[in-house]
Amino acid sequence: MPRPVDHPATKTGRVGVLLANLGTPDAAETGAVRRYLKQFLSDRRVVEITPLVWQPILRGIILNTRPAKSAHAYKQVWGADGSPLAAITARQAKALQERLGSAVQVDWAMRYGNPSIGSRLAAMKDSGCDRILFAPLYPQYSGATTATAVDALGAALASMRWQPAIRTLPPYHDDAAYIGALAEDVRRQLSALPHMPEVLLLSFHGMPERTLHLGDPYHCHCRKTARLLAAALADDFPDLRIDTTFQSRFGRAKWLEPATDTVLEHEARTGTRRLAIAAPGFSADCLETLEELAIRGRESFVDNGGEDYATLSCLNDSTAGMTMLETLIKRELGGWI
Ligand SMILES: C=CC1=C(C)c2cc3[nH]c(cc4nc(cc5[nH]c(cc1n2)c(C)c5CCC(=O)O)C(CCC(=O)O)=C4C)c(C)c3C=C
Ligand SMILES: [Fe+2]
Ligand SMILES: [Fe+2]
Repeated sequence: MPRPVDHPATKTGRVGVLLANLGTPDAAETGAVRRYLKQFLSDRRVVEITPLVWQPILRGIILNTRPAKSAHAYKQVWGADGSPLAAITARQAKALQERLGSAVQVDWAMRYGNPSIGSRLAAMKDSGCDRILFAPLYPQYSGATTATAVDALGAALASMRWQPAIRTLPPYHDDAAYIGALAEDVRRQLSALPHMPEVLLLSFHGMPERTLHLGDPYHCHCRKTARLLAAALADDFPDLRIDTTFQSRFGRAKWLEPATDTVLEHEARTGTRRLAIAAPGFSADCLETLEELAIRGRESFVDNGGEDYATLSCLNDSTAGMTMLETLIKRELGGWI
C-alpha cells in the first residue's frame, strides 16, 4: 500500500501578487503584430460581434492590412528593452517587489501575448504561492479590460487540480490614492514646462458607445476620474481649462466622444496655442500614448496652428505611481500578510 504523503515535493505558504496589463507584440515586426492582434481582436469581450460575422472580417481584411501599419507605429516607440508597455510593467513589478519585501512574491503578465497570465500563474504556484492577488492595472473597469483579464486567470485556474486562493484588485478610478498620485504627478510635470498651457486634455482610451448603453461602467469611471482629478488641480492651476476626450477609435461603430484627435484639431484651429495632454487611464506608457498622442497628436496640433504641445508621462514606475500601487496592493493583501 502506498505510504500517505503530505505532498513533500510541493512548496506552499507563500503570498503572491500578479500584476497584469493588456499586452503587446513580441517584436515591432508585421508577423509578431499579426499574432498579437489575432489573439487580441478575437476576444469576444473586445469585439462584441458574433464570430460568424467578425472572424471573416478579421482574418480576411484586418489581419492583412493593419499589422504592417501598426508595426510601423510600434517601431517608432520600441526601446532597447523592447515594447514600452512590457518594459514599464516589468519595472513596476520590480519596484513593487522592493517595496513589499520577501514576504510577498511579485510577478507580472499580459492578457494578450507574453508572458501569458497562465504561464506566470503556474510559475507562481510552482514556487509555493498558495494565495495570489491578481491585479489588472486598469483604474477604470470595463468588460474589455479588467473582466477579460480575470477571464484569462479563470481559464488558467480551470486547468489546475490544486488551485491557489485568489483575490482580485477592484477598479480604482475614484480611489484617493490614485487621484492623489495623478494630481501630484501632473502638478510636477506641468510645473516643469517652459510655458504654462492654456488647456489640459485628459485623454482616455475609447470604447464603442454601445458598451455604455449595455451597462459597462467604463465611461462613467473615466468621467469620475477626470472630475476628481480636475478638482484636485483647480487650486494650483485656476486658469487651466481641463477637458476630457477619448482616443484610439477602432472600427466603424460609433465610439465614445469627444474624440481626442478631433478635439486637438479643433483646439488648434480655434486659437489654443499651448496645450498639454495626459492619459490618466493608462498605468504605463504604450503605443497609444507614445505614438498616437506624443507623435501624431503633436503633428495634428502644430499643423493646425498650435505652438506648444506637451505630452505628460503616465504614472509608470514614478515614485507617485509606485506609492499608489503599494497602498492599493497592501490594502487588498490585508489578512494575508
Ligand atoms: C486602457 C484601456 C483600454 C481599453 C478600454 C481598450 C479598448 C479597446 N482597444 C481596442 C483596440 C486596440 N487597442 C490597441 C492597443 C492598446 N489598447 C490599450 C488599452 C485599452 N484598450 C493599450 C494599453 C494598448 C497599447 C498596447 C501596446 O502594445 O502598447 C490596439 C493595438 C495597436 C493598434 O493596432 O492600434 C488595438 C487594435 C478595442 C477594439 C477596444 C475596445 C473594446
Ligand atoms: Fe486598446
Ligand atoms: Fe491606437
